[in-house]
Amino acid sequence: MKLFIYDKFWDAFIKLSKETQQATRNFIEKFQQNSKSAAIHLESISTFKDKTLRTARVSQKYRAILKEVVPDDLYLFLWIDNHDEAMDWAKNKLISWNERTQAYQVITVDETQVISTTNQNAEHLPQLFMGKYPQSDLLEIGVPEILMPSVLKAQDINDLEQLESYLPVDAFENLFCLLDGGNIDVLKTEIKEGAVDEIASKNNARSFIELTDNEILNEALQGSLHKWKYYLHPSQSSIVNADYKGPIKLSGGAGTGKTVAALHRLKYLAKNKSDQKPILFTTFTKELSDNLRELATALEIPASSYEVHNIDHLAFAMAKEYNLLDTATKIFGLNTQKDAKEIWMEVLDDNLTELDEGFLIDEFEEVVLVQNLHSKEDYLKASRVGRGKAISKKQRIEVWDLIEQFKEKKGESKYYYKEEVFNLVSTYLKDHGITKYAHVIVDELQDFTNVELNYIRALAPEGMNDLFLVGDPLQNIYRRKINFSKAGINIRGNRSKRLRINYRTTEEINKLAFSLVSKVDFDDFDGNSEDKTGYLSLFHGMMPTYKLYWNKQQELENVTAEIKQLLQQGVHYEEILIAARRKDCVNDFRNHLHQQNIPHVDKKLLTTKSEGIRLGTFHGIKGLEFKHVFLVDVNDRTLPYTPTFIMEKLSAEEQAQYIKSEKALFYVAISRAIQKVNISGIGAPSTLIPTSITETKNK
Ligand SMILES: Nc1ncnc2c1ncn2[C@@H]1O[C@H](COP(=O)(O)OP(=O)(O)OP(=O)(O)O)[C@@H](O)[C@H]1O
Repeated sequence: MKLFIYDKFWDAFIKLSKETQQATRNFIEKFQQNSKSAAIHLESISTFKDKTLRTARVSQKYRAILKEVVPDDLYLFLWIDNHDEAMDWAKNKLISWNERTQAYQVITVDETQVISTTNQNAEHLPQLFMGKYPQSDLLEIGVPEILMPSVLKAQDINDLEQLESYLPVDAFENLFCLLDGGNIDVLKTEIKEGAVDEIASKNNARSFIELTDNEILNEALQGSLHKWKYYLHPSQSSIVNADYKGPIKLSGGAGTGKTVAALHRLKYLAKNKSDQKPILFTTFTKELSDNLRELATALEIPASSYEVHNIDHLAFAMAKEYNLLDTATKIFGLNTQKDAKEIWMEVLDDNLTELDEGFLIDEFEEVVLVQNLHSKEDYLKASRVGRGKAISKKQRIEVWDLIEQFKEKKGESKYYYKEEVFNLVSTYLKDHGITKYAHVIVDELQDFTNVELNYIRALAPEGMNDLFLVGDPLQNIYRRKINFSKAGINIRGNRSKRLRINYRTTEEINKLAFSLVSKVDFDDFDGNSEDKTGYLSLFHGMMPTYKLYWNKQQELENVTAEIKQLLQQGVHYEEILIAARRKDCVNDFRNHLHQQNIPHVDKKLLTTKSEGIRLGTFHGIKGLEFKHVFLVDVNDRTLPYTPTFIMEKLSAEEQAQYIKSEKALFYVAISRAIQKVNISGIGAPSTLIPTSITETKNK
């Protein structure tokens, strides 16, 4: 007998009392020992649409719903609830095996929705799908035959959204993607990729996994169920569980499970790699690295098979290991008294030139450092794409002479750019033929620059499963420029994939977050526009709110009152975040919470175990998630945040880039929320937030 568990079963399970959860576990054990035992009370119910569904008695009040697949001796464990609610859940469900997708689909049917083709007069109306796609294609992307008439009748997004609770998840998400401009051939290919291995197919494993041990049950009983360890979206498992003759890029919007995919990739490589070298798993900050280490442990990946380092730490450790830096070395921005601009000013004092320090700083940082150039000859040949105005050969020679003087002055004080340290190590590795790693996984790639990408390339030689690069171009809040081709990394064709389904947040929050960036063009890390079609969350919840208060005090008091209410309802401190664009506003809230004796934490938000409301700036909450998010101090001056002291220094193009990164920043901030986003501020509303959710509060 085989027992498969439906992923949504756990949503019902976690709502049960501890006692009923324990009874459920005992029931499952009994069922596994003997599904035919009289104690199970397996019954078929004549009023159920699906005649293969059975109820089983878990306790006097509670019933489990199962599907019985007789010749295969297979059971699908679907739902659990009080007797009446369980019956209600099951009565209109059809659980059917889709031969095309090789997956069980959970379909809801009722007479009002399922309209027979003979009754409809639909061809006279402008439909979304009819006439645009052959029915055979719609069937191939998972639309069940029984719901085809209703799908063909859909005329707009509202009709499709009404069908959401009837359609199986895969069909709904694919139809939504089509409506959003997605390509049906791509969807068909994705479905085919996941439709291998029958019941163990990737398409089926999205929602149904076999219960082979008690691990998932124990986790659920302890209140720490991590579904991401067991159920993967087919787009996650297809990319993770495969071998590639070279680098892979995985992109996707916030909360689409990129980090989860990277962790499963680590697991796959740890299990299948043939070399002795550890796998490198790296990201930008130390805190994110610490978190990745914890998650990799939770996934039970043997610790000896990998190393987790934040990229700076690794480069500096290697520079030390190979004696590449003097002990007196100082890094700009970390421990230097002067900045690069001051040194450039000294160079310009000694020279008669029309070039200004702004141009020279950018030329050095964006051309010389990014391409790791060391000689006049290399600089004369170097690409200056993206640097705006072309310069003549004579000017290039002049620039290089000035750069040499800058490097000399900088060298006298032993000042380095951080990027130079990366370059030093990259060059050393290449010159000495050292390959530290065979496989590197990178998370939060959008925070990297090409200098770091060159370094990653130098760490692992080209080869099988060499690089797995994960990031979201839409979350590029530091205006980093990254280009794979320039780093000699080829991810064209089917080595570039994108995740679309948001597992973190509700569709209401997803829609608001996405509205900030949907019309903005983002580079896909390789010189093209990032595809943004089909981003979707498959669960629903409360609408976000935007409340405008009369003054700061009113905002402080109201936000705190709402937080107190949540705490009274049993929400834990660490599930609540207050975040703002500006640090001083975060401080105002910290002081207010302090006065109110509400514990709060504003450091190491990802890894701290301390009790307290989480507080941070929008920049500081990347990669995190919280049930309730309060985004405060949001108005026409802070979203986008465009103070004169910043804007006056920027050219028109830089201003446009800056505003784009402000939108990306707010996208990041909103998309941290799991259940509810509460936006607030004082003054005039930000025009980037829809008026439909804006409420002005009186005095
Ligand atoms: N297959 C899955 N099943 C259940 N939950 C999942 C799955 N994949 C991801 N999640 C959950 O969704 C949330 C977001 O996942 P993750 O952090 O991997 O997304 P991300 O794309 O890296 O997000 P961001 O770019 O915003 O940091 C997490 O709570 C994670 O546990």
